[in-house]
Amino acid sequence: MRHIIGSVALVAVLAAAASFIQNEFYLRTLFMICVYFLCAAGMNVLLGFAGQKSLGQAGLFAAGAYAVALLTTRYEVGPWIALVLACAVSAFFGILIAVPSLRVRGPSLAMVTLAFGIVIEKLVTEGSEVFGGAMGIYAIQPLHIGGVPFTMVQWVWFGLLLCLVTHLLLRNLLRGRYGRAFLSLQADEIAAGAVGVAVYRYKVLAFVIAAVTCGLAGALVAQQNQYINSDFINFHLSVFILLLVLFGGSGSLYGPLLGSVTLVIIGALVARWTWIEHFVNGALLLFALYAMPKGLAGVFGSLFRKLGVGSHGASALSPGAGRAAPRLPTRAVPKSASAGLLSAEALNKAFGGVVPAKDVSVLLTEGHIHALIGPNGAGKSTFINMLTGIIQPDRGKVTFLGSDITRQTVHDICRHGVARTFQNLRLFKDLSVRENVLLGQHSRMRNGFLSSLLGLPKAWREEAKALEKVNGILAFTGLSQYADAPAGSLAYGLQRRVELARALASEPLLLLLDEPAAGLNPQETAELGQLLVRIRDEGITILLIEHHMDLVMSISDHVIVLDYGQKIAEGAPSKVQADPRVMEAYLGTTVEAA
Ligand SMILES: Nc1ncnc2c1ncn2[C@@H]1O[C@H](COP(=O)(O)OP(=O)(O)OP(=O)(O)O)[C@@H](O)[C@H]1O
Repeated sequence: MRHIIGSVALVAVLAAAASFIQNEFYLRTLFMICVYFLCAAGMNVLLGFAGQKSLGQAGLFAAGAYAVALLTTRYEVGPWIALVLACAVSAFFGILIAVPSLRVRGPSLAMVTLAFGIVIEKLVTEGSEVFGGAMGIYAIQPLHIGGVPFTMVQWVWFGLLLCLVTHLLLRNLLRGRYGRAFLSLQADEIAAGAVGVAVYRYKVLAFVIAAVTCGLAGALVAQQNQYINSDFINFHLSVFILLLVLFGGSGSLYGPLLGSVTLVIIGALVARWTWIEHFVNGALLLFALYAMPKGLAGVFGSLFRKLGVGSHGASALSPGAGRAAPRLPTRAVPKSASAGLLSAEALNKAFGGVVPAKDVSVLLTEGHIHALIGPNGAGKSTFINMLTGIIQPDRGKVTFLGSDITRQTVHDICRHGVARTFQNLRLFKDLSVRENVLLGQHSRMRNGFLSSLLGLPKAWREEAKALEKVNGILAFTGLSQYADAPAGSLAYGLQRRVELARALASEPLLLLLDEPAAGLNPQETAELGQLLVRIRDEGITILLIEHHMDLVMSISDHVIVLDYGQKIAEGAPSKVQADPRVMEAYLGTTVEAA
């Protein structure tokens, strides 16, 4: 509430101040700050949170601007309705530009979006019949109240109102489940899927948010000028929108505000020397990249921390760590689990000539610790990658609680109740331990997009419930004291435990652990063994890949042995230990020769 009151008060003061300003240039500068804030706020979701680099925002600005232009001049649609429709048109283009992101990443994605921007630029320049080319489209209907067009002061008021609403809505969205999901995409898409984040859906959503705010900004400019032509739409605009975010502070809720205020004012100061404008923007971009990797928001943030202003670390959502009793949230085990929790039937996988899975069949029984062992390269990780949807088997079937999950997506399998850790840690290293574990709760939270965006009580209740469960998991795994530390700053053994806690947070029925003791010292390995037994005792079935034979033999109820992609033995630990084929696989020779 404090933030909302503060934001409303700031906007009210600015709006009141604007009504005393007579100078048209100053009012227009204020209006352009609002316009660019809108562009930057959406771009910040896309770049700063979801980590998707777009160089084609000018195309989305054009979509909004030309949509209102054509709707109000050709089809006589009222200006207010045209403004809403322009947002819808931009959202459509947002989806269009998001499609390549499903296949390409990083610099390649930036190139694709750049191409999109260039295509739109060419379209509006060359398509003079529809878009008017360099001549542009005149007589665009401005917004009005009771038939009287907005005055410049009213444009500023309306711009400020839109900025306030956009800021508050995006703040609601980004500080909860959706913000964490976007950040997880930026950090590691495979890990994001494994904690239940629908990777492609969230990418498209981030593109659509950036498209709608950018299209809205374009529509406002077109309606305020009552004119738009192809000169507005160029590559410099895309770069400028990128610069607003990088200079202000990518990934910060205040970055777009700082970026748009600073850069529009600098732009206004050098406006009389147009030749210098691009040079200044280029220099600022370089300066931001080299000297302020976290932008102005980062600089102010560290300044405030040095001065001891504001709290650092624990968010408003984080009550005292370790308050909850050490227990695990678990979901009820369905009756069908008694017939076997998961069954893999004749799974096959080949990578060219390498065959890491050859007719592997396994039945995992509820409430047991199963161990999957075998020499290096036997196909153990490939096997659990097939169970969790990261690799599709060539043939065979995986059934979990009676449902066929063979071709399901990684996040859907997580939703069913299968969680995992990775052989090579896949933590969200820049996020705190608590945020990592909260991400594990993603698939268990029920607040949708609208309730999160509007900050409805349901969304906050879900957040509070998730936080309570997470505090319980942190206490259970002995991580409470590290809750606010960035996960990447912890010692290796603790990072492994954070990954385990994150998997537990999805309240799994089946936990797949890929070499959880790798890199741990003997003391940590023994503690891990005790922790796994406690997890099993909470009712969670475990499948453990491990090379540590002492650990495997001391805690497992059932051991499965793979060699060259084939199952060569399974049964109780003592039986497997005595199996001649297992000894042969491990010793590389016959028992007699050994
Ligand atoms: N994506 C891939 N492309 C090509 N080959 C692969 C791929 N993934 C695994 N392999 C190969 O399949 C074989 C089995 O690998 P896998 O990682 O499943 O074995 P593992 O039993 O887990 O080994 P380790 O104990 O060393 O982790 C190896 O020869 C590996 O090189």
